[in-house]
Amino acid sequence: MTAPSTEVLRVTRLSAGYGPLTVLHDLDFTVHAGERIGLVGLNGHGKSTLFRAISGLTDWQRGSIQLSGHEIGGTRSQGAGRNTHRIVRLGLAHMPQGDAIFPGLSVAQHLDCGAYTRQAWRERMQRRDAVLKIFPPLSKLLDAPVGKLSGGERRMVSLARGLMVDAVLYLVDEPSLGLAPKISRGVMDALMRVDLRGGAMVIAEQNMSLLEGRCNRILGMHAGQLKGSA
Ligand SMILES: Nc1ncnc2c1ncn2[C@@H]1O[C@H](COP(=O)(O)OP(=O)(O)OP(=O)(O)O)[C@@H](O)[C@H]1O
Repeated sequence: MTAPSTEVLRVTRLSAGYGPLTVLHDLDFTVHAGERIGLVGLNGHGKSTLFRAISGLTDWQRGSIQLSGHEIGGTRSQGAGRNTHRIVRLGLAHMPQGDAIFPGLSVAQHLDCGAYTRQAWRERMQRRDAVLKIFPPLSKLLDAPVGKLSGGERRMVSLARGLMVDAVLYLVDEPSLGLAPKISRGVMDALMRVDLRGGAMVIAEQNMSLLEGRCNRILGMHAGQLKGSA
């Protein structure tokens, strides 16, 4: 697979952490349009923190993060979440680790929640049809409260909600976490069906075998630094 050359994300000398803890150390990372990148690493080495720094959700960060050419990092502490809504409007979709669902809301309501930008809200019915093609089992569950679904179905809801916007960059944090191997493979195959339309996807995983053969590149995260050609 050849990687196209348009840059979706350019991270330069990024350090980030929580209070006195520095998790990411001077990290460089570039993502091109059309790429699916796998990020592997053991627990606690900083995969989620990289995603949170891109989303503006770490306590502090230093260095540059450019999303489609817009600077979203800055050089000083921004305060967790202060700019996240702006970053989302610039085209970021972050599917966090754990499902972050609302047990009493239905599948359809979760999908509507994901249509966060004005354009996505206007197009939410078409977007819903598109995500239901990616996750067909959800079609029959639209009115079901998400708290009653199986673990695999909840994961599909959580990912489908993230796909309700036409993002330039999808960050997917451990989609297989807590799922049986067969269901994990199904979820990963579904993510491969997402039409990136000039955007890109980064998938953090502990299970390397789920990324192999599915991603254009696989990078290793170790002690807050990326190994491989970042
Ligand atoms: N909100 C937080 N406050 C303080 N420390 C945190 C916070 N979130 C993560 N950490 C710490 O940052 C380090 C990196 O955690 P991170 O979640 O980024 O790792 P990870 O590679 O994604 O692993 P995991 O699969 O467990 O999420 C760990 O030492 C963790 O304890």
